[in-house]
Amino acid sequence: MSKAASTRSSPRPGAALPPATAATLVASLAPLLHEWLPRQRWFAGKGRPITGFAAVTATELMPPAASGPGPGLLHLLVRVEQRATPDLDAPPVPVPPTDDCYQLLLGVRSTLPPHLTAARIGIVDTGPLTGRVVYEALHDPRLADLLLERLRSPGALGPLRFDRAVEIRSGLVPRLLGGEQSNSSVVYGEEYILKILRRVFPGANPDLELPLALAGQGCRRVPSPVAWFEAVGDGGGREPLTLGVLQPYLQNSEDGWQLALRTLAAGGDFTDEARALGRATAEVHLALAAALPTVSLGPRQTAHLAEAMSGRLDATAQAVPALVPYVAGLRTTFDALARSGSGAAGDGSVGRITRAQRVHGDLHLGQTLRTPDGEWSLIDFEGEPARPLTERRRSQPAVRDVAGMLRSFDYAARFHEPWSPEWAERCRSAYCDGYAEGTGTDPRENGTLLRAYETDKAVYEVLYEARNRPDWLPVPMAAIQRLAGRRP
Ligand SMILES: Nc1ncnc2c1ncn2[C@@H]1O[C@H](COP(=O)(O)OP(=O)(O)O)[C@@H](O)[C@H]1O
Ligand SMILES: O=P(O)(O)O[C@H]1O[C@H](CO)[C@@H](O[C@H]2O[C@H](CO)[C@@H](O)[C@H](O)[C@H]2O)[C@H](O)[C@H]1O
Repeated sequence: MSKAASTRSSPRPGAALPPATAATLVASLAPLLHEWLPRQRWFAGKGRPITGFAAVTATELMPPAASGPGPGLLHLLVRVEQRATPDLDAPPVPVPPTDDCYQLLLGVRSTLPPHLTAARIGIVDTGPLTGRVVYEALHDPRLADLLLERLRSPGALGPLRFDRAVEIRSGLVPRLLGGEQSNSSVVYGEEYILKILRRVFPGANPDLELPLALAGQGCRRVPSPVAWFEAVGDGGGREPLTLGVLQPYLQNSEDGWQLALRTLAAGGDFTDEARALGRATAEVHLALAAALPTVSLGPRQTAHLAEAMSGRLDATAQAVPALVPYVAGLRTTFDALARSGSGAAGDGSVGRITRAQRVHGDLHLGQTLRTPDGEWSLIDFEGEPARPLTERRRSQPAVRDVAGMLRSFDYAARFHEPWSPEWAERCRSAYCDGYAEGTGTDPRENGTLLRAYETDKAVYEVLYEARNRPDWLPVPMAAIQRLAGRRP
């Protein structure tokens, strides 16, 4: 018998807790969450004071044992209220107040066995769980297995709804991934990977919506969802919140970022891979355009697009002063885009009508996986995490993803010592060639749009790095200088 099978707990009927009980429970956990939450890699509100917690839903996936060592599994959706960063300690970037909703999976035990010490959150000292120890449930193989068991049997449990596309094997040993993630992922028996979304929003999450649509088109460039779960009804308001997606795990694959850095370090050529990535992106774009509505962008919409980019530039320059000297130079690119729809850009894009469709939205080398047989897959269709869900789900020119990948080759070349701009240029060119082979349209033909998206992405990266990895800020800043017409 496998280890997981021997420790597996078949799901007992759990239950949603009534709102008053959920509120008491979350209030009793608040002191522990206050300390623990900001330390989590996936917590998006780092550096801003937490002013309160509010229970959205609380569900016992497994009720804690009244006595004895058996663990309980609590599923919580919690609203985390945070103040704006006060101006005085604002650096690097001021952020307005928020009340984001987070998904928590908590284990509850009387005592914590030594192998779970690292997962400990703390001992509850008030309310219904007084004296119990709560911990991060995904570290506990027994509880991670219970979650898979829930996904194996579709149906509702209080506000939670579990669905699956195919039969799922049981008894697979779970392993929590430890990398730098915006969410949390558990690999089951090297066969499946479950992504638990942490900051959750009402409305279809593109990380489920797009892979499902691609699966419907028979597109094999994206792992097809095997099962998923959502919060519905009172818990999620009128629109469901996507909470987790189970996919096939691509064993022994390597992500494009690691492979590119490894190749650079060895002085190797990456153009064949870049071309193959271009073709893979093209396949995904064609399938998305076939599966979901597309729209045309005429002069007015193109001008709006340029205006939005310009607005993001201004907002970012306010937040990151290092950008200010480049604003005028960068703006010329957005102005050219605004004129291009009416044929006044001077680049041959006379009165161009651009097709817009659903796209990946945050495509970079780290979102690509190469399997041992040399095939590329794209993952993580959530879009840019900082943008609102409605914006992420909008139809957009496919060239946006192309621009994202072009930026990524630039990042890889900058990351490597000595800096190798020629390496980046060769990859960028090969990627566009591959994309043109796959779609029949060369993204470089609409140079104004491509440059505008590359500029918009570099501006986004300036904000992203200022907030998350200030040491990396020079990487997008070097691109900003180039795109603003000033050589670094
Ligand atoms: N289907 C898959 N097969 C193999 N590894 C995967 C798969 N999906 C994701 N991963 C791994 O998990 C990591 C995190 O996944 P990702 O969807 O990017 O999560 P996040 O949004 O939290 O960053 C990826 O960088 C990759 O290494
Ligand atoms: O992977 P996520 O969806 O969390 O995307 C965010 O983080 C990315 C970094 O992990 C960030 O990407 C930037 O850095 C990459 C190298 O680490 C580089 O390849 C990308 O081109 C660059 O944009 C991404 O922007 C952000 O949304």
